[in-house]
Amino acid sequence: MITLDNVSKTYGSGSQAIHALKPTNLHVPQGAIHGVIGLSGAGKSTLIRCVNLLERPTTGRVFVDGQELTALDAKALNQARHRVGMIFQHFNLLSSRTVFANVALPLELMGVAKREIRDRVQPLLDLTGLSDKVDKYPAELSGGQKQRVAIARALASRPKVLLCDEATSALDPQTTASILELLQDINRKLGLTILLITHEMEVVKTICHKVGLISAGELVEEADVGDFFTAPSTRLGRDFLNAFLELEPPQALVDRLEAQAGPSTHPVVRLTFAGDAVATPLVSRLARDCGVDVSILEAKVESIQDRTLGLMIAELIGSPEKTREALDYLESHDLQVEVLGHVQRDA
Ligand SMILES: Nc1ncnc2c1ncn2[C@@H]1O[C@H](COP(=O)(O)OP(=O)(O)OP(=O)(O)O)[C@@H](O)[C@H]1O
Repeated sequence: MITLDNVSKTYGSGSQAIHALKPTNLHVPQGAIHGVIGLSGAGKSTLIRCVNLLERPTTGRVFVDGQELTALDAKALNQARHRVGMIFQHFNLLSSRTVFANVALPLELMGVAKREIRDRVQPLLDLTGLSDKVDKYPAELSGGQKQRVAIARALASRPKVLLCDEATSALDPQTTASILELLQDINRKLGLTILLITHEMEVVKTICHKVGLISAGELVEEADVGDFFTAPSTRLGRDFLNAFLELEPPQALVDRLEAQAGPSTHPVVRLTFAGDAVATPLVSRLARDCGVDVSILEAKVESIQDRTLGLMIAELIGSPEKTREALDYLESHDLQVEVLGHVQRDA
């Protein structure tokens, strides 16, 4: 439904050039909810704004619903944009217009007759839970209600695609959850394809099917959400995951960690396990099969959509040979094993 073929964006030129988006390929199939996550300045907004040509790409081609937007003249592009709705972090509503009139605006601009506008706007207000706010002005609404108006407005032209530019970043967690639920509802009911950018793992976890990770203008990783949350393949992906899961070793332990193993040190490991490994009694197996004691420093279990993810930070206590054997054992059992460092054991 959305295809970016070698799309890049450079702002400025010469020594001032900023390569905000390096040549990028992306495909979002019909009906998918696709997230792009990245740190501030990574190029997320540039990428999503290239999809509807709010930013004209420096190179490459953009296709939406089989039509190449980058090949259209201004008039045809204007028409094609009706099939691409967009919502923003700060809602971008017109303060002088009521809820109804905000939602009606794109239809007025398209020249739709007044009666048809009424017939089309009311169901959108029902769908977005705004039936009792028809005559209110944006200033009288909460942030979540404003975003609902923006969503209804984006849907007015019956788009095939909805672009969400940090749509929940200005909202509190509870309101975020209700807006994500609405987006999911729209995706299911209308079969709308959604491309969203965010810096929040929670958003990706809650509604996305697939996610891309962008860093310095480059999509460095792309995966199904379940895979990304259980086995990210890049260092940055692991950093995002660990920050989200808040599974960092306690500072007192970090202060004691040594990079190299010594004659009387023990490895401290971060274990991430999914699938069958979650149900395996690992700690007792390590003790029984490898002769290594496990001191658990932190542990938690998370549900990621239909998957379960187990996490643990633990010290493996035993001779160097035994702890090596234990690490091999863990690695052969479909676990992500990261040695964080080594600690001296007192006595
Ligand atoms: N209009 C512009 N002119 C010049 N440079 C720009 C412009 N827009 C963005 N940039 C630069 O391009 C890079 C990517 O910016 P972009 O806004 O796409 O990142 P982002 O991931 O969306 O960041 P944030 O989450 O902070 O909004 C940054 O270095 C930014 O300063």
